[in-house]
Amino acid sequence: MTGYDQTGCWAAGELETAAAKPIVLVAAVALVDPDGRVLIAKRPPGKQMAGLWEFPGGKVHQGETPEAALIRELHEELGIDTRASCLAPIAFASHGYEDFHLLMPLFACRVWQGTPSPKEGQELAWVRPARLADYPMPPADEPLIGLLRDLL
Ligand SMILES: Nc1nc2c([nH]c(=O)n2[C@H]2C[C@H](O)[C@@H](COP(=O)(O)OP(=O)(O)OP(=O)(O)O)O2)c(=O)[nH]1
Repeated sequence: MTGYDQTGCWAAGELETAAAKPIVLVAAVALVDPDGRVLIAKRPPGKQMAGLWEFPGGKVHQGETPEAALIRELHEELGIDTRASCLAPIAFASHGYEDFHLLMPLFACRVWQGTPSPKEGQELAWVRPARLADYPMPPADEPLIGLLRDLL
């Protein structure tokens, strides 16, 4: 070894690098309000990872761009409208779940029309980036929490 001790990422061991599982593309967004708070939603009972908090978004359909998927999901899930030009790419998650590998671009959005409201019965919370760690999120999201604290 040169340079660094065997700590941190090296000590964590080798992660999967072969794409043995399907890669699922999910677009997600950090909606940021004028006070700098971020909207998260609780995954409802009955779904995989129920009870964990997530960024709004969902699977990108065949023939859709991540931006178009988000515009659709924001309308369906929260009843708000935004535009691709209001979605700024800021980070991504790449995480191996048991059945699939999640690839999730994360956008930031500060401009939309309407008031976010839970159209699918989900619980919503506006949270300061520094407090996101208080809300249990899927393992894929964990590396994003510190990033958002620094970026937003
Ligand atoms: N929207 C969103 N999904 C996330 C996050 N983190 C994370 O691991 N995911 C996972 C959970 C799901 O497996 C997948 C999102 O897919 P989805 O919301 O369209 O699908 P779902 O599992 O809720 O249900 P379905 O539409 O397939 O019935 O991505 C996140 O922060 N936001």
